Amino acid sequence: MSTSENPLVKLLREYARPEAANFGLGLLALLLARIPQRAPAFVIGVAFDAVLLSDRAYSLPLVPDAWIPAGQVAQLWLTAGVLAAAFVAQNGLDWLSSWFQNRGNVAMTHDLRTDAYDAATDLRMRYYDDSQSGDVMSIVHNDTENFGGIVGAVYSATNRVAQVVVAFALMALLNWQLALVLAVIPVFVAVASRVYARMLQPRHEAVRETVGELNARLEDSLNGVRTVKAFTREEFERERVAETSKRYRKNNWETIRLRLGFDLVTWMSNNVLGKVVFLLGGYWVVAGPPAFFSGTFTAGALLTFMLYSRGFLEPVKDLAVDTVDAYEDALASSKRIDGLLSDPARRVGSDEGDELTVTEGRVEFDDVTFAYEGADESTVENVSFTAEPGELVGVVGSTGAGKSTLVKLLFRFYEPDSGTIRIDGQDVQDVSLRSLRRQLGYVSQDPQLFDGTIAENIAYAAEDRFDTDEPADGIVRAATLAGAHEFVARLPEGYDTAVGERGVKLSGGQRQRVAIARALLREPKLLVLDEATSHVDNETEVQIQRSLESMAGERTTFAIAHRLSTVRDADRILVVDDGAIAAEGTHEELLERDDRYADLWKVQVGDIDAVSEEFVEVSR
Ligand SMILES: Nc1ncnc2c1ncn2[C@@H]1O[C@H](COP(=O)(O)OP(=O)(O)OP(=O)(O)O)[C@@H](O)[C@H]1O
Repeated sequence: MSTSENPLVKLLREYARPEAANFGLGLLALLLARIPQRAPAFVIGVAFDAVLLSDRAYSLPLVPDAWIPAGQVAQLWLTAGVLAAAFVAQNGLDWLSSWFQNRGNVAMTHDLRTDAYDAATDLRMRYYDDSQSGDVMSIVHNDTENFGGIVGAVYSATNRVAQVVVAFALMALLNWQLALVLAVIPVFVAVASRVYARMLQPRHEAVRETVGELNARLEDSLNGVRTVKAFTREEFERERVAETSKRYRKNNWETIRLRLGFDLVTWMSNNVLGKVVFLLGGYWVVAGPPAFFSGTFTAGALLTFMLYSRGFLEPVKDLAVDTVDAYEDALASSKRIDGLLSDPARRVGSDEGDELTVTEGRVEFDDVTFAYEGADESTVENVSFTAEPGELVGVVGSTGAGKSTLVKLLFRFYEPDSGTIRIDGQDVQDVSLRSLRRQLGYVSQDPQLFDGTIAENIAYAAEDRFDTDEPADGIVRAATLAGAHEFVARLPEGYDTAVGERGVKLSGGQRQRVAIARALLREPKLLVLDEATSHVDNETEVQIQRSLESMAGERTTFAIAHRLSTVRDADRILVVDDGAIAAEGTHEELLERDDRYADLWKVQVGDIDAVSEEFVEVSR
């Protein structure tokens, strides 16, 4: 596999680079710390031979012999001093290394998290049609955090490799023949860990996937907690969560079990070989070189050798188990993050394209056809109409006829399969998304409010931040036009009232009015109201309509409505049927034609007997 295909390497190249100084200094301190770390074993060996056994002279590398005191007690003091200095130096350097490593790591993870969030908001609507937002959330949060784990793993791996190399070199200096015997271990472990890594990879991927599933399940269930309670389905939801959690538990346990199994294999092989080396070395000290070995070996040198062998075997085992595990874990997360960052559903950038300039507000649909992905039939079929500047255009039709889809195409939430949508003669496909959406005001069927105050929610539409402590004129004006000012003013905290998550502390009608105010704040050139007044009472609706009419001529407005009275006074009404425009005209013109619109009207004014047989048949 080439490195460019490895998502972990790819992400590290991009996100670790800006933190290179921190990571580099951290690694340097880490490597330097390995020098004093090896000193104690050496000094103890020298002291053992020189002070306790009086076998050789007390001598330390880099320390002139003249500095070595003569008496045994003084030499013991020197040993203790060297040990203390080495301890301070090693721990100080390790502390510094940890400081730089963590500093770089939190910055790197932050950059990746914000980019992943950017990518998530950049994805086209169709991505969210097929994915659960909880799973995307898990990539943005859990996987980026998990990816950060690779830094710790690289550090420990470097530390371990350094320990292994240094320990091996020192052992070889003491007794190269015995060191060669120990070298069997890394070779064996390297081969075994390749097998282990291959077995581990699918397990880590399964764990990351189930973390996403669990997150999605929890989000769905907690978001719908009111429905859960209304239907007393707590038990059912608990079981669904437990079911997903069980899958996570199973995958997690399988990964841990594999790791523990491999841990055992390396631990046993290390231990057995460690004992063999001790026996060989012991025999050598006592009875001279065994078998094909040659040379002399002292008890103190054996002691140092055995101490080094610990610093050799332990890191080899950790490299094989912990480092491989951490690598596979981070790799599984990298795949998910990279998948999100380079998803084909990502937009090419919302600033690309010409700037849309709306001078009059004429909207033309020219033979537009569109089908949702995977759908057999088109939801919008050969739709052509023109909304003249400043017109109020009513869009009516039965449920599922395709009314909302029409306006979603205008916003480019989806791209038409054929045909053209033009605003003042400019094809919306050619203009930048940002400039398009900046000029459009949108109130959806189920408008989303955010946790915060009413003022903050209305000001959400503003590019420049309003000082929401003191509701600005613009906010109050928009709220008044939307018929919201009156109820807001009656609230004890007025515009500073917190609306709760998704606006739950407001009634449906209040939420809609705040959402309309938010859309009006921007003074959009085109306004789309998708069932925006469905939850308000007739009186308030009339009030909102009057406000909108008073602005008529300033902006072209589309109003999708089930309640025909909402669009009765519209300049133009489009009757949508099965994705096509079945009729177009004013209320009076459509009534005169006495077809589908006339039947819908009769139903709504309660003149059921006058409804045509055909309408009753179709409605069945
Ligand atoms: N994201 C989607 N993915 C796939 N199909 C969709 C999606 N959104 C809507 N549809 C389908 O497209 C059709 C038209 O939906 P649309 O929301 O445009 O209807 P509508 O006329 O606005 O209905 P209503 O009056 O009930 O809001 C429906 O059959 C619906 O199932």
